[in-house]
Amino acid sequence: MASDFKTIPIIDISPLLKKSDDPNMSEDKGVLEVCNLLDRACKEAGFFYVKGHGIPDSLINAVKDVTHDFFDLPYEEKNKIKLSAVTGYRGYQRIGENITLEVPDMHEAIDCYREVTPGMYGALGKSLEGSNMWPSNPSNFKLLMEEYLSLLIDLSRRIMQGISIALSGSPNMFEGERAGDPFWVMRIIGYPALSDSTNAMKLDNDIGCGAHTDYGLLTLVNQDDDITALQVRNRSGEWISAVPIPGTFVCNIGDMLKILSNGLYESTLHRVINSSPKYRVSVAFFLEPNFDAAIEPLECCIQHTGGIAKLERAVYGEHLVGKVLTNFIM
Ligand SMILES: N=C(N)NCCCC[C@H](N)C(=O)O
Ligand SMILES: O=C(O)CCC(=O)C(=O)O
Ligand SMILES: [Fe+2]
Repeated sequence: MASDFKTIPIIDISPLLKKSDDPNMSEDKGVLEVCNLLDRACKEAGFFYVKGHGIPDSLINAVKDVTHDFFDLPYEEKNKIKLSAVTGYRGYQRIGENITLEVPDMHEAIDCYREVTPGMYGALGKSLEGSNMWPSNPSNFKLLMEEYLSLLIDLSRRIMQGISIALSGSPNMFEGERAGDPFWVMRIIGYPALSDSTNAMKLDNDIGCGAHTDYGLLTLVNQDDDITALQVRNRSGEWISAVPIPGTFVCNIGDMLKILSNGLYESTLHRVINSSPKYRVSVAFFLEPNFDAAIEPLECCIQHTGGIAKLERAVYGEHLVGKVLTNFIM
């Protein structure tokens, strides 16, 4: 249950990462300190920044630079990789195409998902079947993003080891049937400046992305350094800004981890409003459970929350597909 937090904690996860491959990591003092901080942050805010994550600043910045370069291109060029039902909901969506709370979001994006081959997840996975659509311009876009993706998959799994220990489970509680073959999502997002009148598409409203929760386990956001736009709602309903801190990722809990933790951790509502005079980009990476995983409260969490399962079981793929199919009017 979220609290009346006013700030979002910053956690140096380097002691945790150092021990990722150590089967006795849960006994390490440095690891336990990180896990305590993760536990507090996940309970109080559902949001935290990570530093000491080992991803080079140069790569973090190159990813944002190439994202700016892509969104700077003319609409016709960007639309060559247009998202549709036929592409498995992968590819480019123009400003206003994504809908949140029935209002068009003032952002454009490239949506990417773990590859789904035909028949891989049966009828459930049908709508997401396909491979990602990468632009040929900028020419290094695909290579850079794929390098970034592989590092973020690895990093997020290691953070989940810390969260496992925080929940008093074994470090690899999210491997195997829960998230041993994790589905992942990446959204490469651009938010036009509020005052952007040069944009062909005049802005209908000022909401870059309406209030929502994320769907999976853990989100890592790489946001532009100089614009404050991401806002997180605390228990009193105040919106707390996730001010950019260069070299960090903003992390937050998704709906599946809320269920697994039996509500101990919250998938906190957040939204994006770019009221700056500059175009803002962010690249959000989402670590999610196995596509076909049945997610229910973990025994260790039930014990810590009064002995009764409070949250209903969900099949992750159903939850995701339900969202994807209602996010777009096509
Ligand atoms: N995969 C994730 N988390 N995407 C977040 C997008 C949130 C907006 C979406 N229209 C919604 O209403 O959920
Ligand atoms: O742009 C951001 O800072 C966050 C984006 C976000 O919340 C999402 O795509 O789920
Ligand atoms: Fe989000």
